[in-house]
Amino acid sequence: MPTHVNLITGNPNKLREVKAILEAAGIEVRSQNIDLEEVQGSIEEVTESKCRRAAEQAGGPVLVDDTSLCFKALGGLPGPYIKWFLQTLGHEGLNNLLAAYPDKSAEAVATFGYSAGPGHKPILFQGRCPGKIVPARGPTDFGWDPIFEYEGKTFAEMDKSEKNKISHRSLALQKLQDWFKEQNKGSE
Ligand SMILES: O=c1[nH]c(=O)c2ncn([C@@H]3O[C@H](COP(=O)(O)OP(=O)(O)OP(=O)(O)O)[C@@H](O)[C@H]3O)c2[nH]1
Ligand SMILES: [Mg+2]
Repeated sequence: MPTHVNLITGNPNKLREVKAILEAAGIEVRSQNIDLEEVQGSIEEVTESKCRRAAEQAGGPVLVDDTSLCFKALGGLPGPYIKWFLQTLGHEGLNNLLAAYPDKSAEAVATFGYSAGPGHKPILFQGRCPGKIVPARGPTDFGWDPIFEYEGKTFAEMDKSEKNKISHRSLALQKLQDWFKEQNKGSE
């Protein structure tokens, strides 16, 4: 296990969740807010490119998190473009996108990219949480949390610790930790 990671993000809510999950496992989370250009493409292509740029700009090992929200009826869109859809349409507009479809199911997808430094190929760790899109319920302090329902509650209605146990982000970070452990075994 490394003693710390350097999470490159401009999103304080992500940083809070990643800290809560990883610091409980003894990994210190440092962070730099570097504005990274984000390309278009598949979820994996977007995260890999973001991670490469982050490593180049930070000049060392980095961790990035790119988060997607995928609507089943829309073939996985908005996917990695959810940030712009959310900013432009808001919670109500995102619900309206699905008005024509009976299927409101969706997946929250966290894709973390870890790079050992500039020029090193990013390794991806993905967590997917199934849910459905509903009219907003609960506090509005983090993104689309109020419109994503998982087992009867929106993410926004959950305690932070409850969300962190089952979320897309915690599933992805579990895979990252398993990989760190495997790496350690190899170097013992
Ligand atoms: O309700 C939410 N619950 C979550 O668990 C969650 N994780 C991310 N988001 C939002 O989804 C978009 C992803 O875009 P994104 O991955 O590019 O993030 P970002 O640009 O905010 O930060 P970063 O790219 O600097 O790390 C942004 O609008 C984020 O606010 C979430 N909303
Ligand atoms: Mg971003």
